[in-house]
Amino acid sequence: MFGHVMEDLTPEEIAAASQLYAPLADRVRELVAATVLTEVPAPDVAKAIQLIEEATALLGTKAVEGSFGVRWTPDGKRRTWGNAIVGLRNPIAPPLDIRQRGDLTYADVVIGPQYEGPPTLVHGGIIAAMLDQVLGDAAVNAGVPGMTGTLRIRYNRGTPLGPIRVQSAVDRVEGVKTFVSGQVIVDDAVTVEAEGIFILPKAVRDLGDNPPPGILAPGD
Ligand SMILES: CCCCCCCC(=O)SCCNC(=O)CCNC(=O)[C@H](O)C(C)(C)COP(=O)(O)OP(=O)(O)OC[C@H]1O[C@@H](n2cnc3c(N)ncnc32)[C@H](O)[C@@H]1OP(=O)(O)O
Repeated sequence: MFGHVMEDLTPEEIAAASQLYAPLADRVRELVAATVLTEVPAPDVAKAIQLIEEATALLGTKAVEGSFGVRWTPDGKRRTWGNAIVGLRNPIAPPLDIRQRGDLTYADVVIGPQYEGPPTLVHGGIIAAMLDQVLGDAAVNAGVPGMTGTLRIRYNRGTPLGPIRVQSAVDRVEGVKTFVSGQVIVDDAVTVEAEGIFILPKAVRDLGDNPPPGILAPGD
């Protein structure tokens, strides 16, 4: 399917790529936070711009066009390393390390200053994006995956920057629709609640009873 790429890589090659690119994304994530907060003098800012331009040019000498997509290996393992919320190679991603315990899908993450909306609080759109991903992963983990059809969010109170939990669980399944609810939790208090409807798209349904495994699954 469009955006899905098969790569003939061994587990060792994937591990090596992970060790190579995860620190790159980490450093750029730190750079973004430093860019928001720095108060160094103008010449130092100019110097930083020059260094960043050099790094960007270096990385751009060889790069894929468009987006990273979903990369598959012949053993059925896949990587969504470009994903905006969980992507290992994406410095925009907080990133969320999404886990599963029983019926609960959750991620514990520290939200940095680059995600600020109201002063000292997490931007509501960032919260929505994280909930979208974690609710979607709950549908995947329950074996009833889908794309987000509807996502309703209720912001009960501000969510402070810093450590938060984003969690979700499947409520029920009706045909091709999976109903999922979730919360953002800070210090044992729910700051945000969400309800989502995740729909197995017609294009996937048309593939029959045996679509490619994990086609809508979250990435590693
Ligand atoms: C890697 C994945 C991890 C997931 C985390 C990330 C989640 C995302 O960010 S996904 C990106 C954001 N979402 C999108 O881009 C989705 C865009 N929308 C679409 O592709 C389609 O509208 C889609 C797939 C939602 C539904 O299309 P399609 O499969 O053709 O639906 P259709 O056959 O008309 O309807 C199927 C059922 O769903 C219902 N339905 C259709 N659209 C919606 C909707 N938006 N909301 C609620 N219900 C809907 C229909 O009423 C119908 O219900 P019933 O079976 O009871 O009659």
